[in-house]
Amino acid sequence: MSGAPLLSVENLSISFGGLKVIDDVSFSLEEGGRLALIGPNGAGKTTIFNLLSGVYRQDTGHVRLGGQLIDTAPSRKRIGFGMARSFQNIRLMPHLGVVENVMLGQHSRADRPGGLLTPLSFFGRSQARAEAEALLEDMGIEVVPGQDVSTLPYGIRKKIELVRALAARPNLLLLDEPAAGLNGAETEELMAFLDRISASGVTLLVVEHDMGLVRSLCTRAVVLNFGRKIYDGPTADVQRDPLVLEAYLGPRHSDKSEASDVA
Ligand SMILES: Nc1ncnc2c1ncn2[C@@H]1O[C@H](COP(=O)(O)OP(=O)(O)OP(=O)(O)O)[C@@H](O)[C@H]1O
Repeated sequence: MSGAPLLSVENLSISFGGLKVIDDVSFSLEEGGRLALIGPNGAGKTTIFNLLSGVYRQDTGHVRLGGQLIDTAPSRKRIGFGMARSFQNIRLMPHLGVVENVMLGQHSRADRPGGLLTPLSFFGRSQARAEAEALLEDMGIEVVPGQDVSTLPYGIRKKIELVRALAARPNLLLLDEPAAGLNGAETEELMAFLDRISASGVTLLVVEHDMGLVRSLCTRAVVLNFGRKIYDGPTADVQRDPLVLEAYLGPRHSDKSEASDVA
């Protein structure tokens, strides 16, 4: 592991209609790390993801990935640089099979110049299929040939979406509320699945409201409130931090020693 962080967010700010939605936010994430980005509704978490993935362009500040400035690169290029993202709502192609959906994730890889614009040869296609099947097997997902993803349970589709993101061979995976819509058993399974992804060397940045998942998956948390960073430290201490308590519960309650409804 090199000394430099994998992801460096430096003094990012963006305004919409005169309202500063992200205000001078900085944090870094070391290679192989697992960082939670949390905060009350409207704090700016999704906006940070949109800035990191190139959906929005910041007014000021910089984003570095592996030491390289990426903040003028379009979204697809950022995937090629090693950043992948999963969305809160599943975005699989419903009438394609599992393997075909995972193959879609291979197209923006750095080793696929031209990406979607370059049709694969027959050999390239069968190699891509074999890689997708191997990745699914590695991640413990059983594939029934000919089955459309739309027929699968929500929890499985969520995992397939993550495998599709992994097909781009990212160093950094941005997870936007991965446990949203999952029941307790599915959330447990997802945690084990994310552990496996992390063990394979992928660095995780996770927006999540489920504090149980945040605590068991991430060692460190950055907390936003009204677009500003108010905490950057161990996940174990976040629910005792006075500024965090005030952000979630209001000033009257911030003298409590701990809150269970943070995040
Ligand atoms: N494109 C946009 N135009 C105008 N305002 C925006 C835009 N995107 C985000 N915002 C505003 O920025 C603020 C932060 O929104 P954001 O979705 O990033 O918060 P969040 O922390 O992800 O919230 P939640 O937990 O509810 O998903 C909100 O006030 C939102 O209305």
